[in-house]
Parts: sequence; structure tokens; C-alpha cells
Amino acid sequence: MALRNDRAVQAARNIELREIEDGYTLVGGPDDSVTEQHDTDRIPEGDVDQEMLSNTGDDPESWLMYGGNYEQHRATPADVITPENVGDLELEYELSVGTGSSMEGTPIVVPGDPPVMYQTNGPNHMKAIDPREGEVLWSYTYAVPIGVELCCDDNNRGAAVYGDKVYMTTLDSGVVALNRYTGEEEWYTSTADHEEGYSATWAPVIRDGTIYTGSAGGEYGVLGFMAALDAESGEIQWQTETLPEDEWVGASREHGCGTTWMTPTIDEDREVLYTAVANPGPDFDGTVRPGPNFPTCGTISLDLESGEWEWGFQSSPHDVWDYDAVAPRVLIRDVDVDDGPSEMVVGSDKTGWVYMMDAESGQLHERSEEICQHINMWEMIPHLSSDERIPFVPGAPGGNDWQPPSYNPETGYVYVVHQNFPQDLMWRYEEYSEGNPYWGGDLSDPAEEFPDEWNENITAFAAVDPATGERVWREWIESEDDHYMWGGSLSTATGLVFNGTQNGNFVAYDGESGERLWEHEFDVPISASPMSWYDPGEEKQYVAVQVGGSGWLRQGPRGDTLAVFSMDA
Ligand SMILES: O=C(O)c1cc(C(=O)O)c2c(n1)C(=O)C(=O)c1cc(C(=O)O)[nH]c1-2
Repeated sequence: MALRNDRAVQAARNIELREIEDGYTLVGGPDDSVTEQHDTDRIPEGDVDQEMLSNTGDDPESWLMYGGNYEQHRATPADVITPENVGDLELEYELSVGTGSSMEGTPIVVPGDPPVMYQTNGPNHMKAIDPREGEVLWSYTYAVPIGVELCCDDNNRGAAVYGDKVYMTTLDSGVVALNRYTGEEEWYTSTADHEEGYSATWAPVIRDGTIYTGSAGGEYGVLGFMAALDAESGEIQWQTETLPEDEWVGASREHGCGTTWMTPTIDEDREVLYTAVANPGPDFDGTVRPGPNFPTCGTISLDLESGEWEWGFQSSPHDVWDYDAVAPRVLIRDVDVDDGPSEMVVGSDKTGWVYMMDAESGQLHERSEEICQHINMWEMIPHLSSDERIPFVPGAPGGNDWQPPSYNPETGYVYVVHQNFPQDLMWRYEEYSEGNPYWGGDLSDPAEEFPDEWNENITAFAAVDPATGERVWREWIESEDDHYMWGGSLSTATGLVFNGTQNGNFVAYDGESGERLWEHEFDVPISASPMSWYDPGEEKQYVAVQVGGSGWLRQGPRGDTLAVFSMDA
């Protein structure tokens, strides 16, 4: 239980990027960024068009966006690997990406001969890779300005691709566009001032030539927003603040946060996006922000074209627990409910439950059975104090922190990771100061003082039926050595679900029963979410996952490899 409750965790939440002696952090700004070209001729010509993006979820040969498709199903239609043969799945290679930093990303793959993978990791490195050979074709490092403040590691969770360009967010709250054939920088756009505490850590998503991106800095008293940028020029088309003025009391909105720090979900039929909205600011002291603080710790829907509001839903109104809603929202069409099929937005949240919202109205259709155990925060009475600490379950990392769920069309279930461990909390008044942490409280320590049963099961990996909210199965991850899960899952058309653990086990489950069918052990933690594609040239299905301890609850050694498994068709 060492790391999860001690002050090292807390300290790790406030990182200021500085030049680091081993040189893995390049500092400066866009003008100091560096491209190294190795074998760029190997990248086949052929721009990525809108049809390819819209169809990628049905195309076994591509994985063109962070969530696998606009609906964020993280499900591959490739069907070579099955429950019957997964026992024979073998590691083809591990490629060192060589930075020893945050490894929370999901690579994307553009089909071709050879296919081209675009992989990112912290702090703001991107590589084009020939995934057959595990060879780097070009690499790019964005030079992050000194003084960028980050709550939870120098994360970059992935790239987006469109036309002849590939894109990533930058830690100083920007988006950078590169030529996807050469790795050369085409434009850079800042969406907010990093000196105020803004940052960016997620993969953007692109539709019809527009890039959709969000905001981070929810521990620094920023004001959250969503933004749309022109993919060709980088020009900002709209920027919508997440906190409507008429919902907030007095000046509390100004530092009220509500950041949007994971990839939004696109509904192509309804022409809207859905995004989770993070915690209010300050995180813990609710006395300075009366009212529900709508729509923090919730979900919103915005018009793709104009950025105008459609609806909002909160899973933790007036939150004082740092229960951001974060994990990508999963859009499921034709859910078979009693009064006819329905289109639902599924949010797996830090509260310890999964919420099924009507996509059209945002109304709650169903809340799942609880995924965590011993959920107790509703029984607590928050109060400002100088010494009293209140234990609560789940602690601030969740429930479901940022780990993306997957939806398996084969089983019809959504697969979620929830943290179940306790923390304790002291609420106190804190003055806002620009660019500095704005917590309004203190999270910490003493696991020993919690009831024993609170410490027994640290992480749940579970299958949820979105139609009924039933928790179909739940596995408790071994807890003796803090072997929790800190990455999202991958579903396959054959009913498998893959996920990794902090003790370095990469596991394939039977999605129907939850039985573990296969495991591969690494000697460093897995904190990333896997993906998969079929390569007709090689006649193989591949599964790729980044390996390395990362993020808020970073544990064990940093790793720096991209692991690629394969199976012959
Ligand atoms: O409010 C924010 O803007 C923000 C950003 C991030 C981030 O960008 O990584 C995290 C959080 N909050 C957060 O609350 C949190 O628990 C968290 C965990 C992690 C991680 O990578 O492990 N990031 C973040």
C-alpha cells in the first residue's frame, strides 16, 4: 500500500517542467522543436479523408483516432485473435521510444503498405513507425516552455490524423500540426495561457476538417473550455466555456475550472460532441462556490458547428471530492431498452458508478450497480477544518479516473476500470493565486486507520450492461502490492477484452464471463490503453500497448517501450 496513500502521491501532482539533465524534456517553445528524419520514404502516399475517419471503427486495417471510432468504442473488427487461440498470442517486438517519461498514449495506425503508426508519449514526443518492423521513420519533439505546471505527469495520450497532417496537443495548452510524411511542423496554435495554469494532455479528434480539443488545469483555478480549430490553418473557429454564467454565483465562476481533459466523443448523426467535464475549482473547498457548480463533474453536449450548448448532466453536483468526470464518454446506438431502442451516452465516473444518459436529452436513463465497494462520501458532512481529516471511498482518483472504457458490440457490454481505495481529506480555505495549485484542502495518508476491508480490493475491472445497468462481472485486481489498473481497455469482434495492470501484466479476458484467458508479464507497469489492427500484407492481427508507469499514481519504474503482439491469420 506504499504509494497510493502517502504524500509522494500528493507531491507528484504538482510538477513544473524544467530542463532535465538526461535531456528527455526539450524546452523552449514551438520554434525550438526538433524533427529527426530516418526513413521517411517508406511512408506510402495517400491522404486520410473523412470517409476513412467515419469508417475506421468498421475497418479492421485501421485505427485512425484515439478512441478507435468517433463513438469511442475501442473495439477492433479484426477477428484473427479469438478466445480459443489467444493463448498462442506472442510478443513480436518491444520498441524503445526512449524518453523514460509518461506512457499513457494509444497509438493510431493508417493502413497501407506498410501501415504507418503514429505514437506519442510524454513530454510531447511523436514518432512515425513502421509497425511491421518496429522501426522509427521520423521523430518529433515539441519544446515545452519552462514553467508549464502539471497536476499529474507530463502526459500525452495520442495523435489525430487528417489529410496530409498529424496532430497532437502540447503541454503548454496548444495544438501542433506536422506533415505526416516528413514530421515537419506546419503550424502551432495556443488555445490558452499556460502561465495561468492551463495545459493539454489528451488526443484531439477531427471531423470534417475541424479539430476538437479541450482544456486542462483543473487544479490551478482555470476556467475550462472546449475549442474547435481549422485543421488546415490552425485558426480557432469557436471556443466555448464550460461554465454557463447564469449557473454560477458571484465571481466563483472565474476560477471554477470544469476542464475537459480527455478526448471528446463525436455523434455524426446528431452533429454534436459529448465531453466529460472535470471538477470545480477549488477542488475541495465548496464554501467559496455555492450551488451545484453546473456542469462540473458531469457531461455536456455541444453543437459541432457552432460550439453552442445542447445539454448537461452532473454525476457529482457541488463536488468536494475531486470527482471529475473524465473518462471518454461512450456513445452506443440501438441500446435495447424496455420502451424501444435508444441512443445512449455512457459515462464511467469517479463516483464509483457508470451513468447511461439519453443522447438526445442528457436525461439519466440508468445508473449502474456500484462498481466500487464501500462508497461512503454521501454520508460525510464536509466542513472547513485545520486538523480534522475525513476518510472517504472511493478516494480522489476514482472510481473511474481517465482510463477509457471499451464497448464490445459482440457482448453488448461496456468494460470499465474503477479504483476502490480510500483516502482522507481535510477541507480548508485557500486564496487563489495565478498559476499555482488551487486545492482548498489536503488529501493524504493514513491507510492504517481505515477499516481493513476498505483496503482489500483496490481496483475493479468490470463489465456493465448499458441497457439495464447490471454489473455483469467484476474482477478485483490483486491488491497485495498495489497491483491496480491505470489504463483503459480494448475490445475485439471475437468477444475478447485486453487491459494491463500496474504489476506489468497484460491480460486478455473473455468478455462474456470475465475469465482470464491469457497474460503476458512485463517488468514495468502498464498505464496505457491498447489498440489493434489487421495487416493484410503480413496476414497478421496486431495488438499494441505502451509499457511504463505513468500518471498521478505513478508506481514502479518508468518504462519506455511500445509492445507489439501478433497472430498469423
Ligand atoms: O483537472 C484537470 O485539468 C486534470 C488534468 C489531468 C491531466 O491532464 O492529466 C488529470 C487530472 N485533472 C486529475 O484530476 C487526475 O486525477 C489525473 C490523473 C492523471 C493521470 O494521468 O494519471 N491525470 C489527471
